[in-house]
This record gives sequence, C-alpha cells and structure tokens, in this order.
Amino acid sequence: MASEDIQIKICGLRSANAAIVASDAGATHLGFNFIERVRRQVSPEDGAQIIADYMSGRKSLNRPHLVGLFRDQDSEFVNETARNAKLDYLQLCGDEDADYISKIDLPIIKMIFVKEASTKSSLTKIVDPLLDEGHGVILDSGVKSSRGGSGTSFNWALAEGIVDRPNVFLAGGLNPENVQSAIKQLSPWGVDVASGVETDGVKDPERIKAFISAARSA
Ligand SMILES: O=C(O)c1ccccc1NCC(=O)[C@H](O)[C@H](O)COP(=O)(O)O
Repeated sequence: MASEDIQIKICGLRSANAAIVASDAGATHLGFNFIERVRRQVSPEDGAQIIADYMSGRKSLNRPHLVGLFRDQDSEFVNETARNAKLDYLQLCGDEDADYISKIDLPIIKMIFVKEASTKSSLTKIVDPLLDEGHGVILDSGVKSSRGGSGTSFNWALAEGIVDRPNVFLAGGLNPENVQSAIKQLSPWGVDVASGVETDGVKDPERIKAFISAARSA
C-alpha cells in the first residue's frame, strides 16, 4: 500500500475537537470506544453527541468512517448505539463468534490479539476466514493480558504478509516516532493508534497531526 493511500484510524476519541483535528488532518477512520469500564469509554449518549458536534464542526469535506468499539456486549444494545450515533463500522474487541456477528447490523472490524505464543501461521488461520467473510481485521498487541489500547507493540515480524492485505490494520504501540518504520517494514493497508497520539492520557492535536503526516509521508 502506497503510504499516501494508507488507511489511518485514530482511536479512542472523546471530544468533537479531537475528531475534527484528526479528520481535517486526513484520518480515514475515527474510533469511539463504547466498551464499559475502560479509560477511553464514552457513553452511548455522549458518543452520539460528540459525533453530531464533530459532523457539524468539521472543516474539511473529508468524511472518515465512524467506528464504534464494543466488547462482548448485547447485540441489541450495540445495534441501537450504532444507529443513534450514526456509526459506519463496529469494531469487535472480545470473543464474538460468527453467530454473534450475524446479529450485527453494520460491517465489522475484528480485533485479533498477537500473543507471545502466536505464530504467523496461527495468525493467518484466524485472519483468513474473517477476510474471506468480508470483515476487516486489526492486529494488535496481546501481551501483558492487554485487550486493546495498551500502547504496547508486538513483534512486527509476525505481521509480515498479513497486514499488507486489504482491510487489515496494524495496531499496538504505534506513535508519530515509529509509524514510518512500521510502514517501511510491513506496508500495512492501515494503521491504528490510540495511546501514541495522547499526552497525559488526553488526545493531543499536535501528536494526531504528526502521526498522520508521518504515516502519509513514509
Ligand atoms: O483504547 C482502548 O482503551 C481500548 C480498550 C479496550 C479495547 C480496545 C481498545 N482500543 C482498541 C484500539 O483500536 C486501539 O486503537 C488499539 O488497541 C491501539 O491502541 P494503542 O496501542 O494504545 O495505540
């Protein structure tokens, strides 16, 4: 994937202003976290309001995909939250199976955690069927019992030949300083970041812009 065409997801947004900064800087996907009891959680009501404020406040005509994150939550709740917030995609971060996915109204992106015991072959066996079904995939770090948004990288060599396929994002510990190395090594279809564009746990407009600029010019 040429870096000017790379997909860039800025995740864990909790304000319209940060979403506008990301969108105006060229993000292709904006992530809003509806998972209960996580640091970046937004309630269904707040998420819908943040997205409405973002839609009316954005300056550029760029219209990134709006992604809602969920983890093993009731499918009716997920669909209703998605409708109210006008989401485009649902990112499923738990143990959701094919039966659960069949109840979901929107296209999905499934998080796959790369663990210490993971191999390229074991990852391919998980990723292939998801891509074949037309789903998106995010490969993220699964070390230290992390289940997303940890700011921790995994061994990128395991993602070679996997993340360069359409609809696959590389995630986990990316930041403005290392994203170019990741792109040069792996040519990912997309990159995804949460912690690396924050300062003191809050989205930092300068780091969001720096991340997108670095990814685009890799
Ligand atoms: O971001 C979170 O806090 C989070 C919590 C629970 C499940 C998933 C979560 N985030 C998922 C993402 O898509 C993150 O962008 C991805 O894990 C990368 O995070 P980071 O390593 O912090 O850049």
